[in-house]
Amino acid sequence: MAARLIYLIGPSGSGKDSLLDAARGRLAERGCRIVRRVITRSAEAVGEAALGVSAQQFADMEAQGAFALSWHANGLSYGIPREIDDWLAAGNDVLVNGSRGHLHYARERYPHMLVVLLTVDQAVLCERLLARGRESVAEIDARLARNDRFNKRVLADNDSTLLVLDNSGALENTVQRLLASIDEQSACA
Ligand SMILES: Nc1ncnc2c1ncn2[C@@H]1O[C@H](COP(=O)(O)OP(=O)(O)O)[C@@H](O)[C@H]1O
Ligand SMILES: O=P(O)(O)OC[C@H]1O[C@H](OP(=O)(O)OP(=O)(O)O)[C@H](O)[C@@H]1O
Repeated sequence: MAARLIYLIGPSGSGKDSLLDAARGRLAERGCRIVRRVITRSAEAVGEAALGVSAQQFADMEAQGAFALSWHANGLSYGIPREIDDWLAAGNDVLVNGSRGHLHYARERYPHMLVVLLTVDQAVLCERLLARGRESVAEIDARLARNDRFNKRVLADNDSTLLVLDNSGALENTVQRLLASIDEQSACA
């Protein structure tokens, strides 16, 4: 079976990084690799262990073709290193922390990718973003507004290849459902 790109999307604060961290070992057992993103966010920022670069460094990397996918959102630039294409070619599934805004372009480049949308109740999301303490209240408000717009758009597409996982409950339940879906899709392929 051909290796697949698994494109994880969902609002900032829905738990994408937490899910990746909690599932990391069990994904590795399945031969699924998780790519480390390049982000124009300071390396000290709380949260994801991404490679932090300056805006100029990011632009240089982008111009040199260092990214398989890249996008700009929330005042930041995000890049998915090109090495994911080597991993896919070698037969490894690859999970990326993606963007809903970039979904269309990602699908054009990886037509067979599995899209996993992580959702969470908007009130719970607001509490989690405040508790995480990474963004200012104004930035959190902007993310919540973006989340609302994008979720409506992605869900309105009524896409049967989209896997929706609600992460309003315990994280381990979400991990179990993600792994079960990946295993099920592998069995069907
Ligand atoms: N199922 C869950 N239950 C409770 N808290 C969670 C859950 N999933 C994530 N969180 C918390 O919510 C916050 C945002 O999660 P994070 O993984 O940083 O989200 P994202 O990567 O989507 O922005 C973090 O403080 C994290 O600990
Ligand atoms: O188009 P969207 O779906 O809104 O996504 C835009 C970006 O926002 C999220 O990152 P963010 O900087 O908020 O941090 P996170 O990755 O920890 O959520 C997400 O991972 C995307 O990179």
